[in-house]
Amino acid sequence: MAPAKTLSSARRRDAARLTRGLRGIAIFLFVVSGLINLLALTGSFYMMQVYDRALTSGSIQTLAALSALAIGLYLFQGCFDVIRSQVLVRVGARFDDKIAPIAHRVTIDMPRLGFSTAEAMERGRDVDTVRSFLGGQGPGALFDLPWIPLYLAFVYFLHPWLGGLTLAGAVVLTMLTLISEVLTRRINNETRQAAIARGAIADSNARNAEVLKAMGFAPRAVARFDEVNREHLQLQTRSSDLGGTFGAISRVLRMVLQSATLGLGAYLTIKGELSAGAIIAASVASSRALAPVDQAIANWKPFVAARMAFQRLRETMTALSKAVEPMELPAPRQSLKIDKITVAAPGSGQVLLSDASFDVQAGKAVGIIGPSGGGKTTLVRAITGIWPILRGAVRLDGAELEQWPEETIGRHLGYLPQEVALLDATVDENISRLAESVEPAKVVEAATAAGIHEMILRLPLGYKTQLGPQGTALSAGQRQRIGLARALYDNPFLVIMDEPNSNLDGEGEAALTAAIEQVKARGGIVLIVAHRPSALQAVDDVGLIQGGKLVAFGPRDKILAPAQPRAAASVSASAPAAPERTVSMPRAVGIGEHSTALEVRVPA
Ligand SMILES: Nc1ncnc2c1ncn2[C@@H]1O[C@H](COP(=O)(O)OP(=O)(O)OP(=O)(O)O)[C@@H](O)[C@H]1O
Repeated sequence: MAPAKTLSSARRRDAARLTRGLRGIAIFLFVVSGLINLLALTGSFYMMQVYDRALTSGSIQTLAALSALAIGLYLFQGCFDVIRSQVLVRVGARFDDKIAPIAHRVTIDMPRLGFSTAEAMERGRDVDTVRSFLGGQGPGALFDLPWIPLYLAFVYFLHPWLGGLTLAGAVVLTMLTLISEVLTRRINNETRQAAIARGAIADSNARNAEVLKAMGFAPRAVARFDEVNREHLQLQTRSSDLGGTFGAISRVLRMVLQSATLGLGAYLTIKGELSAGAIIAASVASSRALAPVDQAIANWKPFVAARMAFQRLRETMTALSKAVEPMELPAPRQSLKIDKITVAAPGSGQVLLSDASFDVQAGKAVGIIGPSGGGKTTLVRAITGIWPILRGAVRLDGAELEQWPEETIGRHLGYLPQEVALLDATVDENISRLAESVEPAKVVEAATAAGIHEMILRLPLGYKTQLGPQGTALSAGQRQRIGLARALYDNPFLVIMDEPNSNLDGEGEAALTAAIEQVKARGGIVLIVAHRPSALQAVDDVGLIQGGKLVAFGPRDKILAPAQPRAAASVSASAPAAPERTVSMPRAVGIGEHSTALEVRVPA
């Protein structure tokens, strides 16, 4: 296992990828914002000069020159504004381009690690949240905030009292922002959780569409969705109410301050301490000084959402951190060793399989049997690396699975899951596991080995037929056989099948047995979970998993026996020479001609 320190530095390194290259851009944007804010003083200067110079002198020429100058400066300000917003949009796009694939990789992994699909999808949207915030009004306001002192200094320079008034306004508005932050943080979090719950129900309803229709409980499913949707809506409304209230308060405050500045300015002018032009200039500058705070409050909700998304992305970036990248190893060719493995469910941490050990040599096939819920799929998930192993190790030719780079070990493994879902892609892309350049010969070889080459040729576009979402364009048996071809693609050393014959007809089962024989003949290993004995014809050894334990493992004929009359079984169980107990296997559903009940002799 990697030392904790190395892993934590790998995590820091991976998290730093989120902000890599952004520092220079942030400095550039800070400087551009400074220029925008400096140029935004144009209005104030213009007012002051018009009132105090052009009007008092009555010179049209002065007015024209001042106006031309102001227009020029406004144009510059506009240009810098465009540059700033375009840079921000591009920063967002670059961020998305760089981070989205990594976030998507984690999103793929989340459901197998115990998170709901809805939560995984939500996390996948974090990149969108950050990108759309960067493309909006919020970041501009944040970059303007540090330049508020520029306006304060300007107003202070006109008259200290006016400076003091504007400063007081800025302090009040900042406090409002902080209060809004405290009040909205919890509610925003709750709103997000409610959105995840709503997404989970929507997802589950969509996946169960056929059952809902057939048994007519779609209205109840909709009612259940409606309930969580309302909860989400209530929280959304409360959160928007809060945002709207603070927004309104800040806008009113700004107007009050603007009038107060005018009033104070007028008072100071009457007292002879300020020119008429300076009143207008101070009013414009103080309102401009407070605009970023006002904008920040208006954009607080997206800002908080983006900040939370960014924090989650930090976790996301480090979720798959590895202290060291594994070195390439030679392809395995000798053995599979299951070395005292204990496996727990990733979500709950509940131990589902403990202390299982067995060895398989190249050229052999092993059948795994046992009652429902015993832990067979758990064993398969551990061997394929889908679930992490709590204790013990799975070794191929002596090396633990983690000692191979992920893609390399994937090439040596063929896996046919219990529920075959195919990708929304063509048949050849599915069989070749989305290979960058599909090698037709290998695809046909795998399809032939799975006995479905002819069936594929009969599809509308043959190997180029699009399978639609989750391969729903095919029957369950066809999906299972394409899944088998995918597992056999490129002759992997270890082929693992979880109930591969649950949807197969007689011809499919014969193809399956032939495929197992083929893997054995080329020196590979097959591990097959089965309820039906017909799938075990070609296996050499059998393991029985029951109650989360491997209770028996040995040669097929020793472990497995055809159903005996009850009397015979009880004789065998009570024979004193070789004490054994007899476990009845559950009868498979929809058994065809191959069906026989199984009894397994377990050493007591
Ligand atoms: N994702 C999961 N989280 C928590 N517990 C799980 C999870 N998947 C399965 N289990 C539990 O683990 C135990 C073993 O399940 P497993 O799927 O390994 O059984 P199995 O032997 O393959 O059964 P079957 O023959 O019905 O497929 C069961 O009690 C089940 O409830």
